Amino acid sequence: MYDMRQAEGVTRQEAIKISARSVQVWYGDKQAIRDVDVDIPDNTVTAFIGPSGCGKSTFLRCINRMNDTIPGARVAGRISLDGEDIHDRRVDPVRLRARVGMVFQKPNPFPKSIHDNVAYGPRIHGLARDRADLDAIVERSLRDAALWDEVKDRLAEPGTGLSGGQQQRLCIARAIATAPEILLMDEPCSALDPIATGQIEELIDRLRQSLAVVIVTHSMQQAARVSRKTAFFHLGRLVEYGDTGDIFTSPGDSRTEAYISGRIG
Ligand SMILES: Nc1ncnc2c1ncn2[C@@H]1O[C@H](COP(=O)(O)OP(=O)(O)OP(=O)(O)O)[C@@H](O)[C@H]1O
Repeated sequence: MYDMRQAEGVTRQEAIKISARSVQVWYGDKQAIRDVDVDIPDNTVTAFIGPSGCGKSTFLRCINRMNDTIPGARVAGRISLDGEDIHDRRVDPVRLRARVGMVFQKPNPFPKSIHDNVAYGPRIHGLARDRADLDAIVERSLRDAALWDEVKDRLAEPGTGLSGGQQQRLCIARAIATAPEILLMDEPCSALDPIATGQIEELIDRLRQSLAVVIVTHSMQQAARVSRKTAFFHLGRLVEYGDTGDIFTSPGDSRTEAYISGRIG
């Protein structure tokens, strides 16, 4: 029998969240990204892989306009979020970054309490009606980041006092507290041990059920474990993009093949 829910599930999974066309980025005179076209689906983990310096982080930062904050950086081309141009004059970059959250390589909690780290975004964006509502957002975000049970009795203690893996989950809780539609993760596990890495990877799989995740990683094993789509960058260009299984088992481009077999990078 025709299963409508199944068909809807497939359609929803394939909905395009971010669409980039002819994206270029320069730092001063030096071009770091050339002619990148890519469609990033919703409710999916997309991995960006490639040798050091190929532009993965630079392109990731285009998606929430973080490059705007780097002196000398210039971005051209079109990037749309749900069809809306993120460079349109009416788009407020601060509001955009609440919709497109980011987690960095090194956990970077604010020098504030665990509670206030998570409450920060909802506070500045006016997302809580009152104190009880704010506390509920903090609890939900910490639960969704799989950290609540470990910190519920010490919410007033500094976030910087947590272990590295806990700090990274705190940063994820902080990022998801504004209910973003996309979460950008720039090598989120590179400073973590294998156990903490496993916890973050499990979390990524859960988070993608409610948002799109884009992860930059140097670990091909990690890309293969967590992502459904993979984009391979080389010298500022997006060389190949497709289903992760296909990229790893039958890459179409010799540069991708050389990278995944360890001959470049
Ligand atoms: N703030 C900056 N100012 C000037 N040049 C930059 C800046 N950030 C990156 N670059 C340059 O842009 C290019 C792409 O860098 P980017 O960090 O995006 O690459 P990456 O693939 O993420 O590298 P890695 O894997 O080493 O993190 C590199 O040549 C880098 O030196």
